[in-house]
Amino acid sequence: MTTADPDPWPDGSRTVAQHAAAVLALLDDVVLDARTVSLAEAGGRVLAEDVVATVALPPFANAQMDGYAVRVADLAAIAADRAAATAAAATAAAADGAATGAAGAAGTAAADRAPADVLPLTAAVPAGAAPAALAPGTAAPIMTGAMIPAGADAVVPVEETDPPRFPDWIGDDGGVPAGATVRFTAAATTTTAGRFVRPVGSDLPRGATAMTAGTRLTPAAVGVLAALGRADVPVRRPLRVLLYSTGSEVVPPGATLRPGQIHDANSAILRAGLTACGVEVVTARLVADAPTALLGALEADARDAAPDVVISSGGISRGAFEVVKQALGRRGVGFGPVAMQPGGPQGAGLLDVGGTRIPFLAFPGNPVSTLVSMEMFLRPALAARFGAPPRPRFPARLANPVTPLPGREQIRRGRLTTTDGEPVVRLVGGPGSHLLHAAATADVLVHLPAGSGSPPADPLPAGALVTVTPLD
Ligand SMILES: Nc1nc2c(c(=O)[nH]1)N[C@H]1C(S)=C(S)[C@@H](COP(=O)(O)OP(=O)(O)OC[C@H]3O[C@@H](n4cnc5c(N)ncnc54)[C@H](O)[C@@H]3O)O[C@H]1N2
Ligand code: MOO
Repeated sequence: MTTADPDPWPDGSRTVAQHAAAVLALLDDVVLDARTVSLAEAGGRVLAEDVVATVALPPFANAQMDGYAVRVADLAAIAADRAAATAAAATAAAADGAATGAAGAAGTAAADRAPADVLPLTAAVPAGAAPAALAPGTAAPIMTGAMIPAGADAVVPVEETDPPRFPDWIGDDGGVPAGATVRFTAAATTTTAGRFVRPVGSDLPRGATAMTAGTRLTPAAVGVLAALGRADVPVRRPLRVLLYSTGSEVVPPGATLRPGQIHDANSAILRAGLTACGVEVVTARLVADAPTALLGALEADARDAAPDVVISSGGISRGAFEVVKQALGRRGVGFGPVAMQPGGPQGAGLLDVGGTRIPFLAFPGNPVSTLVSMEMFLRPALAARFGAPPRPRFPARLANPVTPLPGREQIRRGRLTTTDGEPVVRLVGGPGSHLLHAAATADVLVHLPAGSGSPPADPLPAGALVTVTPLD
């Protein structure tokens, strides 16, 4: 840091909100340029340009059900004719009630109207066909997704025909047998125009903006691009991140532990979390408690791996071997407390390395502290700047009483249930930041506000509302 540079940690103790804002500001100058990728690689990426619909979705009016394409006027005529037949039969029955042997005459009157009760069939319309127009007074067997013939204005599902199935000849190549007809149920004859028809453009009209630059490509969004016929798409390149896990006691998973050693959990935590945010971890290293080793690695990695951001864990509190603090404290990175537990010690700044300035975040070494730091500071910034999936926050009631920390927000881990339709959270594990296994059984972070009252702070009773953030 030159004398002209501002103090990278001017605030003494920061609030959570102040540190979150500082982390966000660190990313201000990071620009992720655009590249075109195939649709197969586009999931989870962020769109670099607006996409305009060059076709409508759906591209043509089509059937929503397997059934019969009809003109509703024809069904209305059938309904009217049946009503007339029923009335005539009732009148005849009343008249014949006085005279013996009249039942047969009434039956004959109803039978006289039978031909108006059905519609002659035309050729079936399978999905993928371009059908001829539907002639008035006919019905066309039609399959889900098939194009509605011109002139048809509704589809009657096959279940509303009598019998409720397609005739066997459909699917044969022999055409429509002479005299083939369909009989509709009473329910079918009340069909209104548009029933079971999916109009052209009803999902997205042609020429509309389908999605705007900055949209994260979820499975549904990638599906829309495919439906629009896009084989490739311009997206932002992923953020490139360099990870350092520090500490002479830390060895990689797979290594046999010698006395005093532990396996590196933080690289795994950060890599998994960052990958879910669409970030590319370009290099991940273990660095011993030796400032010269850290500086040497940084010089080489900044040159060779071109990271956008560097994230370290460990080596930032008040010990005698705080490698990150000792190596970087005079290079643009500030260190100080944030009023939060876990994750109280933090470091952040624009690291001066090899003549360039790279956003640097230093997380505390305890694994739950690293996890919570990522969720509280890094993920929200990645969501705001680069379209990473944001985490919602919502209220839940505490299942048990808990005493918060005076003057500091506490981020506990919990499991969410529902009681009487309301979210209720039960804490799992204690507050200790080494309790990683307990944290892995949690499905939410539980935000306990700084407690009031002189230490110990006043307890929050069971049933008190707190904010939770779902984890995955
Ligand atoms: N005198 C004080 N001591 C400590 C304070 C303090 O205010 N005064 N703060 C405590 C808090 S809170 C935290 S959090 C830690 C932060 O310390 P560091 O960031 O310097 O982290 P380390 O000392 O290197 O490690 C802490 C802890 O975590 C383990 N660790 C480190 N890296 C990994 C890894 N990659 N995977 C798994 N576990 C890791 C390490 O072995 C230590 O047990 O400082 C407190 N002390
Ligand atoms: O703040 Mo430390 O992260 O509690 O354990």
